[in-house]
Amino acid sequence: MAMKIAPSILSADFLNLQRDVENLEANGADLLHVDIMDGHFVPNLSFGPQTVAALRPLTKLPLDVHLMVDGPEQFIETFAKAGADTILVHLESTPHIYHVLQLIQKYNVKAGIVINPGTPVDALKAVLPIVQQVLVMTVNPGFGGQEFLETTLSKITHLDQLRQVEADYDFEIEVDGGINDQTIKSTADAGADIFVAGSYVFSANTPGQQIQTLRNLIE
Ligand SMILES: O=C(CO)[C@H](O)[C@H](O)COP(=O)(O)O
Ligand SMILES: [Fe+2]
Repeated sequence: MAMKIAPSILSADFLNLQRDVENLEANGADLLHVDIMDGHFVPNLSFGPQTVAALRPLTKLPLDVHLMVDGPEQFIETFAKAGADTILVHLESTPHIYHVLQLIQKYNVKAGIVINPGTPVDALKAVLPIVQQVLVMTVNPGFGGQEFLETTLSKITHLDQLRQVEADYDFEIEVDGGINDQTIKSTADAGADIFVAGSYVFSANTPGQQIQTLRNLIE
């Protein structure tokens, strides 16, 4: 599978979001990762659907919308109509996860499931046949700039093994949190295909070079 770099705009300059997004698109980003936080599911606030809608006409890049909200079912229609290409929901955020994933697909949007560092892959069994992406959080959700958790690597390996033996599994494996030039290779070796990176990409004035450095380490 082609490796994809997905810069997270959580670390962009919010007053110059258009400039930053155009820069990412011109410099090799494959997806734009948009972190939505509600101050309940995670102890932080970030963007809402208006930001997704504002980004939509600015870029051809697929918008990878990571919902860190309680009760995601009430927001699916809004984010789908705002222009999300993938909507990722946390298993831990709702008792109705199967329904939410079906709802996402009803809007012709790719459905992604997300697990926190403390949630095992076994808990995903019932939904793996109906998702297009599985996002393994490699930090506790809520903030950019945290340290990568090594214990999450075995979950990536487990998911990669499962999709090789189960004919009805057809999902990409995504990693999010603490991805940088020191950590990306271990996640790629474990089987990840989509790499979210926020603080690393924006830590230099040249996001394009940071993206290229990450790509060179995994291709
Ligand atoms: O979902 C997230 C945090 O909950 C972000 O996507 C993630 O943290 C990216 O930031 P960084 O690369 O700086 O860790
Ligand atoms: Fe994220």
